[in-house]
Amino acid sequence: MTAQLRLEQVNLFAKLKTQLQGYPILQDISFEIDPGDRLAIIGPSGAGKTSLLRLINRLGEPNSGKIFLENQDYEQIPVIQLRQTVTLVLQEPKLLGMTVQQALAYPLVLRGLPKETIQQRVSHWTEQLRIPSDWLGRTELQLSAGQRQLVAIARALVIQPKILLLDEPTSNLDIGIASNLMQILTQLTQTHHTTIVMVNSQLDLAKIFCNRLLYLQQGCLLINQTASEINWIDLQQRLMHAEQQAKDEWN
Ligand SMILES: Nc1ncnc2c1ncn2[C@@H]1O[C@H](COP(=O)(O)OP(=O)(O)OP(=O)(O)O)[C@@H](O)[C@H]1O
Repeated sequence: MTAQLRLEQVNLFAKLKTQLQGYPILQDISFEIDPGDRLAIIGPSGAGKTSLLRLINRLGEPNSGKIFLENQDYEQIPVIQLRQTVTLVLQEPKLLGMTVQQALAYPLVLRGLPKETIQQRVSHWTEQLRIPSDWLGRTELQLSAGQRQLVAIARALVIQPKILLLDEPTSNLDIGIASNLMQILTQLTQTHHTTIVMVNSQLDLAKIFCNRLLYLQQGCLLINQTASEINWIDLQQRLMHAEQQAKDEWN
């Protein structure tokens, strides 16, 4: 089977004015994702998780290495087309002053879809994500951070991307709502075959969600395993140790 997404020896460096080549952010990253995968990306602060999501959404270019979507080189795919297929939801999404209804319809209005189709899609995805109808008239000021996060995920899904990238989607949610969201997203990969790539610092949530996990540390991919191969206790200890090390370096 052709991998849906493939990274080959990707390197990313921070650009510093004073140096020819800045310090490494991502080093020699290679992995593949299949359709319908639920991939968790884990690692201590500063490991390069968000930088990796940004490269996959083409918000940046690697300094070397290649990224392929269904065997097509990223460089050959127009950015707008790529972002319809691979959509990123940022950690603190904004609804830009729109009501929830307007925010959900907006990406479809931009694509010039007929009114009825827009209405159907919005209803479908609010239902799928269990967004109550009384949120539809609210603006972001009338939503909690967690509610905003859920609406941002729905807004990404209305365009029906093949790959959904989520950066810490549960950071503002309490544990009950967060585990509900994990269940909804898992169902989504089964019913709509959407591939989900999620950065998540909470291992217990990654555990209920993922079928594959990447562990990054200091820009290097140290673990790439299926859920059944992972030793969760070792992983927890490794993560705690790396977080502590990062804190000590900071102090
Ligand atoms: N635009 C940038 N310019 C320079 N350095 C950057 C830039 N963006 C990120 N970095 C550096 O790259 C490294 C990785 O950052 P990144 O945000 O990808 O890590 P992360 O694993 O997502 O961290 P966190 O969990 O704290 O969000 C860090 O050392 C960071 O300082």
